[in-house]
Amino acid sequence: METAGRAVADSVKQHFPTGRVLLLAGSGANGGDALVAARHLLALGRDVQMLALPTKHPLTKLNRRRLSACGLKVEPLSPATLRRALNAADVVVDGLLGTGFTPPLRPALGELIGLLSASAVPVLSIDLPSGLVADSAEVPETVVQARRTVTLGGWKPALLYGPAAQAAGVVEVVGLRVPHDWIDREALARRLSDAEVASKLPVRFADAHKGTAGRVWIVGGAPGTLGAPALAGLGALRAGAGLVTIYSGAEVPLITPELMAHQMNVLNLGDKARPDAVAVGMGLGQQAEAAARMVLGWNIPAVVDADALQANLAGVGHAQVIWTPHPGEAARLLGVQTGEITRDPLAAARRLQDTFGGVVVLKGGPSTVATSKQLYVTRGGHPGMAAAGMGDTLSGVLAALLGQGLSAEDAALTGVRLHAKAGELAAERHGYGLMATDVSNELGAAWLALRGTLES
Ligand SMILES: NC(=O)C1=CN([C@@H]2O[C@H](COP(=O)(O)OP(=O)(O)OC[C@H]3O[C@@H](n4cnc5c(N)ncnc54)[C@H](O)[C@@H]3O)[C@@H](O)[C@H]2O)[C@@H](O)CC1
Repeated sequence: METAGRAVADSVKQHFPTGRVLLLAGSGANGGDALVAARHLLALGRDVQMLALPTKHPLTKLNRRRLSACGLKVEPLSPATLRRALNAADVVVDGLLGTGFTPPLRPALGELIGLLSASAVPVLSIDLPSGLVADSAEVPETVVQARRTVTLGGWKPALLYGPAAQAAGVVEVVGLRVPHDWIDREALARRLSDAEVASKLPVRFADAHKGTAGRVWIVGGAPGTLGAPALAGLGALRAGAGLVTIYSGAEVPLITPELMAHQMNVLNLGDKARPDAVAVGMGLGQQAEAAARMVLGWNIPAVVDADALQANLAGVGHAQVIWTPHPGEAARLLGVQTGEITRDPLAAARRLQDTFGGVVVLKGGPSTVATSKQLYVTRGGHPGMAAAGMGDTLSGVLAALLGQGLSAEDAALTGVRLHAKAGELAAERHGYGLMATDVSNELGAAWLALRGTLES
């Protein structure tokens, strides 16, 4: 609590350096953090006002006494005192509710949060904006809209996913000086640093030739959706595949001459010599399930995407398969509503992996990766990537990495980050209206940028 409160005070000092600080303490340990922060802000010579709810929490009580001993009067928190205090405040520290909140919100607290939301004074929330449920991406009706959030010990799902994350503003993570192995044991998911991702990227040796750099097949496309396999093919080339061949039931547009494309009945592909990796499903339409079943039977590294993501394929895959649903496809696979997926993407990714095996990439901002042993929340990306063809590009990237010898887990972790980084770079270059081809064309620069983190 002392570390947490001091970190909150440091953040106020840095980001709200002048003016009166109004701190609000609820009755739990979140409130205790606010009381500690008030004491440190007082020591920094700041103008501080403290409003607090009654508490029975021993540490929170102790810190209330400590603050009083420093000469600051702790005033009762009520709608009337809050209204008055907001008029004189330059920043509010929200220590009303943290991870101990269980909905539904009691009306008395709802009224306080409502007043805070209606005020124009910027809010810094402790641990998570009051009203958010730590493990849920759902945004409740009554929630504090924070300018910044100082979160303690590590990211909470609510700060990462969907609309809930938008209530948190800029998030700062503060370590709590607890042993790393305890965090690893307790954490729901891991987030790899860019350097950790970069260390897994494939590297070509001087004697490489196109046959050793990964032969990748893209099985997709039907009349009306022929761009999908073309985009996947481009993504695969830009992610370093040596040879990329598209097999499609109709004529695929040649978006780059380095791609080879064949029109054929894709269900006859079993007669050909196998590639190093295959991506199946992008724009493939009705044949997708049968094609995926055939591909999974070859027992080679594979990406199953888009139309091939069918519930009937549960139990048909193997360890070297990456399944890449977006929330709508994930809902179809699990037979639930999309809201159930977006509310708790970590739980959804776990369920998908338990059902389909291999590695699951549940796409979104951020994407979640599930292996049999571990959940990962990935980093980066750009809202501009919410556009047609981005998923096709990712499938190509993943197939290319599988084709270069990465395990399904490493291909998923590196591929998703590479794709996200390329999206960030494309957004810097193009600003608005990002297209999947823009992202593909930044994959090389993204690779270099990620590798660069290893040298620094
Ligand atoms: N666990 C740890 O190791 C640490 C926790 N810390 C803080 O402790 C917080 C968690 O503390 P607590 O478990 O005491 O919980 P909180 O302080 O988040 O909330 C508990 C209080 O909220 C009230 N409450 C719960 N549900 C409510 C509802 N539906 N409507 C109205 N009121 C409701 C409860 O009556 C209780 O008084 C974290 O968010 C963080 O700020 C920090 O002090 C750092 C260390």
